[in-house]
Amino acid sequence: MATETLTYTNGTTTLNGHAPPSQTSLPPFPVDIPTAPLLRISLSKLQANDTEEVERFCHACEDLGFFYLDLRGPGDEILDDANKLFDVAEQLYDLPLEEKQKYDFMSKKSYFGYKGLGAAVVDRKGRLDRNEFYNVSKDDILEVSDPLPAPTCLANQRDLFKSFMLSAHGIVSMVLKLLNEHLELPERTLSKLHELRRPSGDQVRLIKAPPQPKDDRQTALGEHTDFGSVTVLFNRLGGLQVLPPGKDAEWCYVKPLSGHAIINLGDAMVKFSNGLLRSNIHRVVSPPGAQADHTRYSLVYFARPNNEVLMQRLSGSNKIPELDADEVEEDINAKDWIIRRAMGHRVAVHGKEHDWDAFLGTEVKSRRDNS
Ligand SMILES: O=C(O)CCC(=O)C(=O)O
Ligand SMILES: [Fe+2]
Repeated sequence: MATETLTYTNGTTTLNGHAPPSQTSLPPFPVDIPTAPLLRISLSKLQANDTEEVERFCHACEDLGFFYLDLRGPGDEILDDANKLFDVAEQLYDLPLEEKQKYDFMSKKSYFGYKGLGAAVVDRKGRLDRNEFYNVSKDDILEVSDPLPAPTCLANQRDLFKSFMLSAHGIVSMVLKLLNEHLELPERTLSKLHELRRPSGDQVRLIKAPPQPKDDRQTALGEHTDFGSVTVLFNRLGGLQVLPPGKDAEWCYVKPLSGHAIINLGDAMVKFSNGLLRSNIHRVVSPPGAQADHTRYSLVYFARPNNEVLMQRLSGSNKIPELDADEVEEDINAKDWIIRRAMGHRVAVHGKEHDWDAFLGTEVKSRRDNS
């Protein structure tokens, strides 16, 4: 197995959101690999309500359900915080396993805290995942709920998590405002379902996927749609793949771009818009080419509806398609939806060979395969 050579220990602030010097030590994303056609959308243009940019944004939300958001300029602060959190992730994962396991709260039916390597299955065959992750609750950091126990390297960084969460939620609020207008919903409908200071499953996730042996490279994180509303993702190495819509679609890598976040929509937006907006299936595999020999860290903010919000079509818009005549939506709120999705493939809860389909979200709709 390859040795780990990444060092993001300097905690440097960055100039105009450019990558810190340590990132230059990573091999580049290979030039000869096909990549997913994500649009590059500019945060500053969206903030200025640039008509053409808003149209491109709406197209991305209906079509791929994924886009790059160029944060340089107005998003320098979150880029800076993201760089610091990549350092925190390294410190966290360097802790002894027994220490990390103290913060695995699965026995309390909580998906916050630590998930060890191989704790979930990635496919119907019962193969195990190849990553560790740690979920930090927004409600904990913003004192909406009682604090969870946390290792010192995280407990010492509450201000950094708070700053990152506030910026990420700010991006999400802008996305929701634009989609509210696009869907012609009554004013603030979506924002009222995502109030920062009310309980929700919003979380930051720090992920580590170690390099895999050359002769045994498998899926690190199984295919899924995200469970909530809007995801803000920071990647340095490749490995993320999306499955574009349509019957004959093939998995494509998403190439990380410095100074950009990858934004994608989750199940809630599909439910609210009855499929007008799209939540794309994605997964994580070994990074391509020479990048495969490096440890892959990634950083995510998952925004989710407030706990009591129903995962159903919203009323009040003429643009959102009607339900089918005989269709009855499941009566489930966001809290229970997230728990079902987050715990669904955990080996300790449901075993290795469980009913995969019982824990799906909006994957079938995401395929847009009408054949
Ligand atoms: O690590 C990544 O690039 C994506 C992670 C992801 O899809 C998730 O945690 O839901
Ligand atoms: Fe995801």
